[in-house]
Amino acid sequence: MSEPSPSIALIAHDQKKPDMVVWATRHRDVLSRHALVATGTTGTMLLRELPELSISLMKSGPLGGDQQIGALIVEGRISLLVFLVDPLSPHPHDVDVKALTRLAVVYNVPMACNLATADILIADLARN
Ligand SMILES: O=C(CO)COP(=O)(O)O
Repeated sequence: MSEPSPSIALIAHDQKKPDMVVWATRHRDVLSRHALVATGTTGTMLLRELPELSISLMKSGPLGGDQQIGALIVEGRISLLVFLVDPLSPHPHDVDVKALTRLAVVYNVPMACNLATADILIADLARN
């Protein structure tokens, strides 16, 4: 049986969720051609605005969703991580956030933590 093709992971901290919705709307054509995975609240918000997207929902970040996406990275099932982080607010699950970004580095997964980088990576994906 063949492995499922890798997914794009989408995550945004609360203050960045509006940015994520605007970004995903701008790139909906590219995103609609890929399997997507998101943490619970981010994904639910995206599906409300962009119901045509195919998004697998994990748990909410503070309840383990970041760790679930980290596990997908370890299994080679994430091809791109867009994680719009809010560096100005405290997060109770900061250790999970750090673990996730660390795994993206360990496994050499392209990772965007702000909109400027997310635009560059999605443009590259659209070209290839
Ligand atoms: O907390 C998050 C990332 O650390 C995001 O989780 P939610 O999408 O469930 O808000």
